[in-house]
Amino acid sequence: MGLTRLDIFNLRVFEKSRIQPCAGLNLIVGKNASGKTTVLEAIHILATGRSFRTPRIEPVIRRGARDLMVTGRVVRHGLPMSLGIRKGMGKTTARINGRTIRNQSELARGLPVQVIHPDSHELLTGHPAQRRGFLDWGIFHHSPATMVHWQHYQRALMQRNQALRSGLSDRDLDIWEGVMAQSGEAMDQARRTYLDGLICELRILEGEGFAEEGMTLTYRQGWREGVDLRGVLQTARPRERIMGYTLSGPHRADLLLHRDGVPLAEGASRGQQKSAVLLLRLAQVAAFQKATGGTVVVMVDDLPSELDDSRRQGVLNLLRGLACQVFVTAIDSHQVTDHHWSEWTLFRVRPGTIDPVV
Ligand SMILES: Nc1ncnc2c1ncn2[C@@H]1O[C@H](COP(=O)(O)OP(=O)(O)OP(=O)(O)O)[C@@H](O)[C@H]1O
Repeated sequence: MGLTRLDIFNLRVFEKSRIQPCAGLNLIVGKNASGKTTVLEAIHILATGRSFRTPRIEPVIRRGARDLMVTGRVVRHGLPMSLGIRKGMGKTTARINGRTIRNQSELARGLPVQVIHPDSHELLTGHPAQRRGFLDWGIFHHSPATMVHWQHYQRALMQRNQALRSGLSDRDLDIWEGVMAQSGEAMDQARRTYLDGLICELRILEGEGFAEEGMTLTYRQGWREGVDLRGVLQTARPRERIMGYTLSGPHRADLLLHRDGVPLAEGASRGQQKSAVLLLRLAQVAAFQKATGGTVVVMVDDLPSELDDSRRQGVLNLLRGLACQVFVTAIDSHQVTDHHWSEWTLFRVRPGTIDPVV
């Protein structure tokens, strides 16, 4: 089902607001600067501990307040759960069912979310880290044990970089390289397996007749193909001692996205890029639902912008077909007309308030 209640306190324009979303389409409309995106931001903070608009919390806290709080009721696999997070300057407290949790990733397991916002084209045009993050969202949810390998890898990578910079012996490097090779290759394998499943889901969604078809996804592993990572790290030592950091490994991987042999970052229009990102994210949702039997909350900020009528309708058809809980924002409800949802709720936002339209 997803989110059944959301309470927002001291988050940007909202001092205290509550909504009770439905399980289907939740359409949030309102004028510019009324607070539509802020509602999605609140859900994202509840689900991940952070905003998708800024890495800093100060601008998100309502002016004059000391901290913000978001709480929610969630139904997962038929069981009710309560989630809550309070964030102030330098201090975060998160709770699940009243119990304080140490790791915010527990929130993400309780409320998996995907958000598509006006800067989402950066998945195609931005730094490879964005595309690694895209793949690793899947690893986090599909293969949690692999995330332990990833933590080991990152710790060993940091130690190796320090050892390179401080001129420690090859024997010291051996230790960290052993850990990096073992855990890095496990991560690499998990990414490849996840990507295979994702491509299958992408082809199924493309078959629904959505405009952006024929995308190719190719994983680049971050070190020379066909060579074992340990050997690469050993060979690179002299050069990397000068550079002071590690040049190869799964932390340098990328996902290459093309259509007709042309990178989507270069050859596609903004509308095509937005559609492509939507398709990729929805393929992730489909893969998640198939693998876990759970559901994802999908948020699309300003759905109508940059999309023509047929693409808008295509996105809504795909969302409806996935049977996930959806939050969409738009200036006007006429921009998102789809009467085929069995459950849908319209919310109108005015600065500081959000109300269902009955
Ligand atoms: N820290 C803050 N404290 C109080 N109000 C804030 C704070 N940060 C932003 N705001 C206000 O919150 C509102 C932000 O709204 P938001 O960006 O969610 O609007 P929106 O409805 O999505 O707009 P648009 O349609 O233009 O994208 C603006 O009115 C802004 O002035």
